[in-house]
Amino acid sequence: MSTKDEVKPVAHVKHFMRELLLGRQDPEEFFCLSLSLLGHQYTQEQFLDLIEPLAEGHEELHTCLVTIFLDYFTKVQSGKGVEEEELELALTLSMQEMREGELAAQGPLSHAQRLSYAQRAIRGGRVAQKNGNSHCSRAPVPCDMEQAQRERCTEGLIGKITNIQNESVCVTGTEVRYPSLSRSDEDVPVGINSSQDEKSKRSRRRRQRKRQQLAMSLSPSSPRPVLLWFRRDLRLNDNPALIGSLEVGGPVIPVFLWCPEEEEGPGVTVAVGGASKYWLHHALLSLNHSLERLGSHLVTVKVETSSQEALQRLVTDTGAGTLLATALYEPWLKERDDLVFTALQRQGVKCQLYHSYCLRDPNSVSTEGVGLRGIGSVSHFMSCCQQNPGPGLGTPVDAPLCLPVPSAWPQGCHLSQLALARMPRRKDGTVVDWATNIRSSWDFSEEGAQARLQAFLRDGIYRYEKESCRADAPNTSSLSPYLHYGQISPRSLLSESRSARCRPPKFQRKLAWRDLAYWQLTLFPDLPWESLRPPYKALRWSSDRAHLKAWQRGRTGYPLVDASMRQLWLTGWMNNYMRHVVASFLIAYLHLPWQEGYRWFQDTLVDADVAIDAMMWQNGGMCGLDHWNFVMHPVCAALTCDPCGSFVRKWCPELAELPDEFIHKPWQCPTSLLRRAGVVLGQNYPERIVTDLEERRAQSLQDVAVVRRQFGQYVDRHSGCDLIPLPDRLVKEALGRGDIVQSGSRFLLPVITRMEFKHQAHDTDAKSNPFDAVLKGYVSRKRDETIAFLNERDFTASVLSENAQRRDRQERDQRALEGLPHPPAAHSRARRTPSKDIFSVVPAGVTVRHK
Ligand SMILES: Cc1cc2nc3c(=O)[nH]c(=O)nc-3n(C[C@H](O)[C@H](O)[C@H](O)COP(=O)(O)OP(=O)(O)OC[C@H]3O[C@@H](n4cnc5c(N)ncnc54)[C@H](O)[C@@H]3O)c2cc1C
Repeated sequence: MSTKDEVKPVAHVKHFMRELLLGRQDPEEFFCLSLSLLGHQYTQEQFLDLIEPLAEGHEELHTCLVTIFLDYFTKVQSGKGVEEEELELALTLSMQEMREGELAAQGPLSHAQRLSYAQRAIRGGRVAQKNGNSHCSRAPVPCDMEQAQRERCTEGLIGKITNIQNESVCVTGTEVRYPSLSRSDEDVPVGINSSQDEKSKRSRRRRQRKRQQLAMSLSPSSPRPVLLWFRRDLRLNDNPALIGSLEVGGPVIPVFLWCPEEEEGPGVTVAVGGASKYWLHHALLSLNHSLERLGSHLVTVKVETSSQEALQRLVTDTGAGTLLATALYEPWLKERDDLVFTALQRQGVKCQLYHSYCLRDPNSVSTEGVGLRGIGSVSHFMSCCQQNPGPGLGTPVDAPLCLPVPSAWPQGCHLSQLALARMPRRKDGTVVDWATNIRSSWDFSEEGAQARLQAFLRDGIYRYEKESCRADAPNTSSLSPYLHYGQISPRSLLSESRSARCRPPKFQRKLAWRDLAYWQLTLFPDLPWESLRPPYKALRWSSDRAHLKAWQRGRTGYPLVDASMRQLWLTGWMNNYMRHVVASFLIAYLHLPWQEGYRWFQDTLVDADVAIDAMMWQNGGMCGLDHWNFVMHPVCAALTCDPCGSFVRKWCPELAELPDEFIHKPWQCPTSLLRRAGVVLGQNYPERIVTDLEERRAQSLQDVAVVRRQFGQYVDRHSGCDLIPLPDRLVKEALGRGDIVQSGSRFLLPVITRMEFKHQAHDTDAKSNPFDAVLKGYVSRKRDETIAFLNERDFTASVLSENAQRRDRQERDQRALEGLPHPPAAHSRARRTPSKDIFSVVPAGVTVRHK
């Protein structure tokens, strides 16, 4: 290296030395970096001088670095096996200690004196190496090996070698031969501290990997590095992009770019809200630890201008020839990715996207052969997937054992600089740590996801089919935040659940719901902010901020709603049934717009997911593709999901002493009982913010009737179904099939519509509502089962009914054609809605005239 060439790498090494002193790097990493930057020979000659300043004031660090240095140059070079190296290192150190022991008699050794032994040893080695004497490149071995051995064992000098203490070590002059060094992991002699042994094995494996990687990075024929762009696939297991990066063959540079503006898209999605950001911070931290175990690390970059520019800079800095990532499906992120990939490809970089975020790439789902009837329901979506199968899921792949690292790492920033977990400060400077409970409720790591999955497979999955609605028992998987950040792949989740002892079709269907949400978002990019059904955009909503705040903070006076909202605030999560309860309450009883609920969920859920959240709130807000054909009553629902009130007692402790009978309706509790339970309504627990639920519901129905009348062109006159404008992609698939009709320049599609709305459209003056959507809760076991069944059906009830009716019709027509008598009436299972439902058939098409 010429002096000019030396300056830059040495400056880098000094920079990394500062990082080391700040504790941001460990000594082994620092050594590896120095080796990569300075090259082999220069490191061998200058490293000890470079770290000399640490000898004063940072003795331990200095000793550690010298040990690593010795370890590398005296042992790896001689081409020995790792265990052999460990033992030799141990011997060298024990020799050093012995000498120190000898010298101790002459007075205590200074730090510099202690190190000088090691330095002399290595320098001696270097001279010997130059002379071509490879044996001498190792530090001299003490003559009295037995004594050294004894000292090691009695003083426990180096835990790593305790597992060979019972084996014979044969010493011949300066040569040491070892008996069977290729132990299997199970081969640990009795009486040995296994955790210490495990630790030593782990560190040994880590070092071995680092050395392999170093060797790789030093090879002049190394291929160009691969940039592995982590986004929402923060895992090592079953990560096709990661496996793909290994297949390329070059060193892999894992990067994470943070650009909130790009994540946010059009500016109203709250794509990564507070709780979700907090989760992301920890997920990245944990991914970095996992990568470190592979000898690599995550380069985090705070994007100043655009991801495209940041990646182009990374390519220039590292000479990377390939960029790999897992595909994301939010339309604005896909657009960003397309731009990035085009720009990099122009720069000569190979780019590839892998599909593992969903079970099915939503852009590949087609309605071909299925049609559009029932669109929005999971059954319709599954039919589309079955009819038009994708490339096949394949089997999950394990995490790799090591990652090849580059010879030089690009500059990243510290994770904290992304400000993902920054907490607000009070005026007095103290921190408002709103995440205490979130921290104690979750293990944010990939291992945490695996642990949850295993716990669910052991236990919850057996109750999932019938009791996933229970708020008072952990019967669901709670894997949503891990799925959102890709800490577990849906493919491995599906595969694990399939191998469970009980068959959980309902659980597997949930993964289809997840894919359905992403399909909907690709079809309707406005999903997170604009109602899909045009008339509902004009719906009269309340603007009562006090009601909204009460709902957000869990102070509505309805214990089930409050307990759920408090659980959400404190832990960042609530189960699916409760999400339905609080959504119904916001929309049907408080008349607040669904977008408020969506935004609050996005900010407070750790699993906040633009696609799923928007789809569910649109459905709950009566304007999505699939109308919820039910409304949850805040008291009746409790009889199903929290019959004994334990959920409410946990999250609303001020009500804990109320008897079961009144726990969900304290306003009906006699004053004496309230007093005894220490509850003062309006003081330590709020009064109800709305009291006449029936009246509020009737008003909501009325408001819907008004807009449906006002925008009659979007209501099918025959069936009463809502009509929505069809996205271009679906138009192409549907043209010529009669699913849709052209109206002016537009195509309108009839969609699943709530029974009571259809009834209203037909019978505008009707006072009665035979299709009342309010769900009544049930207490008895039998009724619980019925409601679980109905809940399952609610989402798809009308679609299933349509399918059944269509089949019946076809069969009848067929028999008529063949001159056969009518088939006997089918004995179907009881439904909540009357069987004579004239509104349940979604018509094949309708013509709407535009004025
Ligand atoms: C108003 C509302 C808003 C919602 N917002 C979100 C959200 O932002 N993020 C989110 O992940 N889920 C959302 N859901 C769906 C569902 O409530 C959660 O996925 C579920 O409660 C997570 O718990 P779990 O992992 O124990 O689910 P499980 O019942 O164990 O299901 C396993 C997985 O399937 C998926 N899943 C389950 N239910 C649905 C569903 N209805 N739609 C799509 N995917 C589903 C999730 O990824 C879930 O982790 C919302 C539901 C409602 C009613």
